Amino acid sequence: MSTAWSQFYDMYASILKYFPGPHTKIYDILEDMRAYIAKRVKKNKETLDLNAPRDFIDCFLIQMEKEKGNPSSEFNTKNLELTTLNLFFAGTETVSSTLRYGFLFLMKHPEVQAKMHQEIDQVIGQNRAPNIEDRSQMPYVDAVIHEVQRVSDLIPMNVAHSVMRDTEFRGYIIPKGTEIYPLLHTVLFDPMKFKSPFAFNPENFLDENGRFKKNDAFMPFSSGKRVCLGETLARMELFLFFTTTLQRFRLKPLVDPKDIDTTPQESGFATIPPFYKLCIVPR
Ligand code: HEM
Repeated sequence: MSTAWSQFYDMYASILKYFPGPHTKIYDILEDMRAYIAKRVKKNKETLDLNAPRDFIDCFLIQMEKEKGNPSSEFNTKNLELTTLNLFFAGTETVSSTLRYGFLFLMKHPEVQAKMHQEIDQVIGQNRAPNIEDRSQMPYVDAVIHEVQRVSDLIPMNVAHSVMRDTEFRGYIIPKGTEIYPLLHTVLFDPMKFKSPFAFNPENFLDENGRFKKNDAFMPFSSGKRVCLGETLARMELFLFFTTTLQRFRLKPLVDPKDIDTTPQESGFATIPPFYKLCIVPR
């Protein structure tokens, strides 16, 4: 989805969809995923207990049951399959790519990794698993994770939106219905908002006393009404994955840290980190 070819297709889909080529593959992949979800929905239906929902699919099925007399209800099987697919899609690659980028930055900056180890040892220690309440006591780890997300720049152009009415913006009229891309990249790298916008530097999120410093320009999840639905979940996952991994392990590169190249493998719809090898050494 992030290759130059996909972006080209995205721009000219109305014509290119009539031609054969690699761009048609994504529809086959999505159809396979939808078929997998349809199977799962069927299994949930067969074992559903209205009084004990087990997951999102069960909750949706229960709502479908409640609204079954309403012909205009949005709670139907098609929407169940597509919403589950959407959550699956939006919730997996995003967090895993951020983790992959994060591990790479930590190998390139061993001094940052060492400070994270130190804070984890002080606050959590080695005798219990990290939990989300620890985050408020760990400004350095929190700052590193923010910096990983800022520099990873996962969805640089955001997803397409469209204006719902004629809109004036900086002296230009954008007519109703125009597709717009509210760029996140320029905000995340804004030199007016970050002291080292183009470097990987957790100090971007720390004050002079080492306390976590919020920054309004931190918006990898976008903002406004359509802000990422999974923001809280993603932030919890990132904290728990990073701390749990670093509590037990040291990430060691196979090359000299200064030779690590962090240039993305692709940068289109999403920023895809380069492939790399690492050693995970028990501490
Ligand atoms: C590092 C992790 C993630 C990043 C950087 C991220 C980023 C984004 C961005 C930029 C958008 C577009 C917002 C807009 O339209 O302005 C979005 C939308 C969305 N995200 Fe995430 N996301 C992440 C993780 C997740 C997770 C874990 C889930 C769910 C389990 C999720 C579910 C969604 C959904 C459902 C939408 C569409 C919301 C809507 O249109 O109302 N995301 N995300």
